[in-house]
Amino acid sequence: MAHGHAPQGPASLPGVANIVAIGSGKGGVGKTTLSVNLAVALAQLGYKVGLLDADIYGPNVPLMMGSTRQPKVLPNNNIEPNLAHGVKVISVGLISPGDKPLVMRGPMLHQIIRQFLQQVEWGELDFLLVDLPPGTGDVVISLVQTVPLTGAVVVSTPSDVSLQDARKALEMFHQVNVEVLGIVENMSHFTCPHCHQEIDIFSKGGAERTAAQFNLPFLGSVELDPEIRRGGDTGMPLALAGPESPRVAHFYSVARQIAERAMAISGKAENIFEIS
Ligand SMILES: Nc1ncnc2c1ncn2[C@@H]1O[C@H](COP(=O)(O)OP(=O)(O)OP(=O)(O)O)[C@@H](O)[C@H]1O
Repeated sequence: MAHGHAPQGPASLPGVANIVAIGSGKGGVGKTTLSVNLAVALAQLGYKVGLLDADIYGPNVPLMMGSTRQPKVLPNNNIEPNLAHGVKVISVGLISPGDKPLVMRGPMLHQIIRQFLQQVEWGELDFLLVDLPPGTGDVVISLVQTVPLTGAVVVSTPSDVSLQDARKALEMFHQVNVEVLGIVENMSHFTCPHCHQEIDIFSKGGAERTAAQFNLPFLGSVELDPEIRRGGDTGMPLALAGPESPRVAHFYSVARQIAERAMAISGKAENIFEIS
């Protein structure tokens, strides 16, 4: 039998029920902020959660999760992910810390994504969230060539510029046959702490309209909140306030919807086949 040349198709990761990518098209719209807060929210809701920082060129997950120590290499050469706020975390930023930019060619990038999926001891996970880099490129292709994705979430601010790139991200997921679970609007509006009036900074509602145009679920909006930024900069995601806190109700609502949709697609949920 011929060996060594068989094309390797995507293979699911044993023990990992759902893999959900979070993308945006445009950079700086809060994709990583959403990823860390959703990971924490899902963990607080009782799910087993992993977070893979696939933003190879600008890995911000370690800072935002407050976990910067080098992960342990196990005797079998596999990597043990760091545990932060109940979430298993892996990032290039943990392996090559500091401010040096990582210069990489395509094949190396593909290799890193594969390693992060297959050589990290994720164990049993309900959800592995993958924080994608901005743009519509190589990382997604490496990802879909390596593992079957349950679906993707697209984050956008309501500005036309951000939405234009979000549409490209939607098109890209379509091209690689990844189902989009829905769109989230970040930095939707700002509530003035003094007069309590809503200030419409990026033209609220744009992401919801785009979702309707594409016949996709709108998962909700997250407002511009200095506490969210502070949480990111201090490694204490605001979602740690818990499911009962009104200030982070938006994160929990989005997290619950993603969980439901992902489990409905994969059929992997403890109670999905329950007969009542
Ligand atoms: N809803 C929000 N309220 C306040 N600040 C926010 C909010 N969302 C994101 N930010 C802040 O905006 C900045 C950019 O966010 P973030 O790094 O999450 O974006 P990104 O889309 O992942 O960027 P990139 O993909 O280019 O790395 C961060 O400083 C973050 O704390």
